[in-house]
Amino acid sequence: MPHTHELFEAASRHIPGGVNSPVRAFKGVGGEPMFFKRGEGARMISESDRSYIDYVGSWGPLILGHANPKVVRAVQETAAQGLSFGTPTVLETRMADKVCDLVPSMEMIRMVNSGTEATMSAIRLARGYTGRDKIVKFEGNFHGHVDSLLVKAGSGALTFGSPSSPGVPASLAEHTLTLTYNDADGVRELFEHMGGQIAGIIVEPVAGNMNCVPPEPGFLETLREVCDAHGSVLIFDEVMTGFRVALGGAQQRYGTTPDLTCLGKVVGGGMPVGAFGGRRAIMEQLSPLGPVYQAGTLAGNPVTMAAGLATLEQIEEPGFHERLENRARELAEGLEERARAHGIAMTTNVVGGMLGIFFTEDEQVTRYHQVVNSNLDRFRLFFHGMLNRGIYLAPAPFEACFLSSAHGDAEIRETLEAADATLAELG
Ligand SMILES: N[C@H](C=O)CCC(=O)O
Repeated sequence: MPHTHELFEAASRHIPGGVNSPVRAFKGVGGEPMFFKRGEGARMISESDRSYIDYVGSWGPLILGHANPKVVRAVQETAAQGLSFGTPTVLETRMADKVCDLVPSMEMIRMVNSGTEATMSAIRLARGYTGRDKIVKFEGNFHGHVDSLLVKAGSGALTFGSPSSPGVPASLAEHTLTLTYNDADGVRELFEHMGGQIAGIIVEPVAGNMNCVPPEPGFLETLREVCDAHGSVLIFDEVMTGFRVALGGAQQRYGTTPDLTCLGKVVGGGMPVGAFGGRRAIMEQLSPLGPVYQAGTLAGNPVTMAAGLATLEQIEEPGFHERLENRARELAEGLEERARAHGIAMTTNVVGGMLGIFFTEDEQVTRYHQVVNSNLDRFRLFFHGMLNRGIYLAPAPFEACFLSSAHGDAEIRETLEAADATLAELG
């Protein structure tokens, strides 16, 4: 059986850092990344044949757990008919109808291949529609590795100490205005001065790339208000929250309607995917109807559509999201209780099937500075203690934990036992 260290060395020969996406490296927690070969429900099996309870879920898409039988069957049957045609397919129409039905603010939709493509295209569309260049984003929000949006970003960019990436031309970055997430006053103030120049606001309605930070009451409403008042486009990046925090996403949960929505992750059922859509008047500016160009050879790929549809059909079942959130709350409460018992300061945030764990004295975490000032050393120790006990958390301190419908009583119990032993060590 190959040793993980040898696998990592082999991977590192031709892959920068041995990984195809930086957060997979264990740089944020120390050590070397693990290699997995199989997933079953809530568990993943490593190359060294050890089973782990997985709270990463491929960074969000696997809301039904690993290798969900209906999703796997849909993929197999569709792949057997051909992998890609580069023509319209009926599956794309079915997907468009389904998403627009579940997310009513999306009157039209275009499929792409990643969340990054979705946010990049939505930004271009907002600029093309308004004829303005400036966009507003929030510090610690992450919208993929789009040039204009790799400014004060969250996720791996924050973990690795380069929230504003070299390689983004200053002349481009100067059009990105960055504000503090959940600071409604800051948003109003900026729009009073510059509203007429701002093409749009892009926001993660729940900040899942600075762990898991929900919007404060009134914050999303303020974004809607200023965009309406100044003719700017409100873009919700629901790549993480779409179909996860409610069937209709964060916009349904919090009751604020964006002009454009970006999707990814769950909508592809574990296959590479992205999508953006929204108000018809804006979407009709897209080529071939309008002048804003956007394209993709493999966009709307049939195998991806089949996996996504098989996923959406299952999560539509009444009570699905309530059950998922109850599980996440059970876990969060259990963690806090055990932390208290061992004298460790810990706060959790739960939104739907997303869970954020913060080692902090603060009773509530709602702001960026609280996230980055939480005790990251303690997180690292907690991460490794849990890993040693068979629990795979995100190997990066600013990433949320994701639960799936496959996480049952046994998994929660095992996770809490591991947490108890780990927190006892830390205490
Ligand atoms: N938080 C990131 C995306 O949502 C994690 C995935 C990645 O960067 O590979």
